[in-house]
Amino acid sequence: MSRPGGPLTLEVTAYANGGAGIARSDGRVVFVDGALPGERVRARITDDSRSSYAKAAVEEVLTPSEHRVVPRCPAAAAGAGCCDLAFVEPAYARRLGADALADVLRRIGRFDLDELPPPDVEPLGGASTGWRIRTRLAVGRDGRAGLRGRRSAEIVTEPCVAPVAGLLEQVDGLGARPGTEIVLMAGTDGVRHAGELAAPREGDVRGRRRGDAARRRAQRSRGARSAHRELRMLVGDGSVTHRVGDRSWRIPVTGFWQAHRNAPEVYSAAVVDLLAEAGVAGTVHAWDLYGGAGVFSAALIDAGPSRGLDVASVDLVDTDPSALAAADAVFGADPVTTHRGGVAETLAGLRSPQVVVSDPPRAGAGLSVVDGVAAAGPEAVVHVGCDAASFARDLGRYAVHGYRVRGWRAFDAFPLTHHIEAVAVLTR
Ligand SMILES: C[S@@+](CC[C@H](N)C(=O)[O-])C[C@H]1O[C@@H](n2cnc3c(N)ncnc32)[C@H](O)[C@@H]1O
Repeated sequence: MSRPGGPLTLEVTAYANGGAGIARSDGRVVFVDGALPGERVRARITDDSRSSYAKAAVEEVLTPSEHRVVPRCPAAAAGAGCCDLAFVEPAYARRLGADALADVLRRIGRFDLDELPPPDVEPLGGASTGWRIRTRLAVGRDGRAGLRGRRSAEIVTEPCVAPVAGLLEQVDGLGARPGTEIVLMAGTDGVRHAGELAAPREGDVRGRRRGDAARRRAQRSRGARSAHRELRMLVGDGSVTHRVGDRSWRIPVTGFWQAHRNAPEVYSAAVVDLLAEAGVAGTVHAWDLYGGAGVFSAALIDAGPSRGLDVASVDLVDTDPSALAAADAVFGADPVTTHRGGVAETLAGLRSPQVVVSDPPRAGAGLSVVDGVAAAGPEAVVHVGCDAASFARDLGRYAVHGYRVRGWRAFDAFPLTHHIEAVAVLTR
């Protein structure tokens, strides 16, 4: 391979989970950001630190794919880490996402996809722009707010097309101080909330630099990640209203809520439909793991009966106290018991369920949690994942315990990006 950093001409033959095109140079795989299968590109090596593969970024497209379009997101075009597939036709991006999911289901999950065809990636409804209800912006030394760069700490002030209309309106005039972050969330009532999060303290920054384990811990809970940082509200009172079906939640502006405006409705329906299609019915005790404020608990209780599922009780587990407080406020007399703690540490103390819904963060549930769930012997598990590789790994582990996938779906939950969301139902 030519010297690190030197430009290469590459033929891109495939697409990798993670959004890069795949090419080869001197017998080595090169993951090329910003390139599509079938393209010939000139690329610059951005990471040459491994012997088995290198990473590169497109400098010039010599032969474009017929699916390449004029980039739709000014922020991404200026280097922000937001809409990494803004240069791809959305329908083709969904096909690439489905292929990447199939690839990891085969390689990591060890699924035989001749027996069980992989899911297509379905749109979540609405346009591929104006879907994101929450975002975080960094405030630069000049007081201007923007997204972080994809490959740098640079702050990109060009607008991103993902946020819902009005979310980013006049962000530079909100009074946030240099060095802080602005956290923004819009409710289903159309009200925007924006707060200034003080810069992390020195110790927190050191903690995050310590490595992957520290980073994973820091990522565990959005609420926990922001908890030690002073929040000063700039717009709204910071308690955001989200409505799903007949219920309304109040979620802190720093808390977790699905990013796509349609996601809670669509995923709730998918969870209940998949259980019904797998023939799961009768009176059950359920676990809602990584349950947040309880959107899936509500789906089971409210929509289950029309599909023959009578949810007598739910144990909801999450680490985020603010999410659990929101759940407690919503469920009132409903038979939902919230448990604060890590799923791995909490499972053993819970009554065995017939149905489990599990919706872990990007890193997935992991082998020991899957082992713990399987040991509790539920009749059915609905597993939700926002990272294709960890979703495939977790499902593969359920298979080791005799659970079989009875149905699965995938959603274009983060349009114009390579990310997808997948849901599967498994029974023993
Ligand atoms: C993808 S969100 C899903 C939330 C909820 N199911 C929803 O759709 O709104 C993941 C949730 O897992 C929680 N979480 C992260 N790590 C956890 C852990 N180890 N144990 C329990 N909950 C965890 C986060 O606080 C967050 O609420």
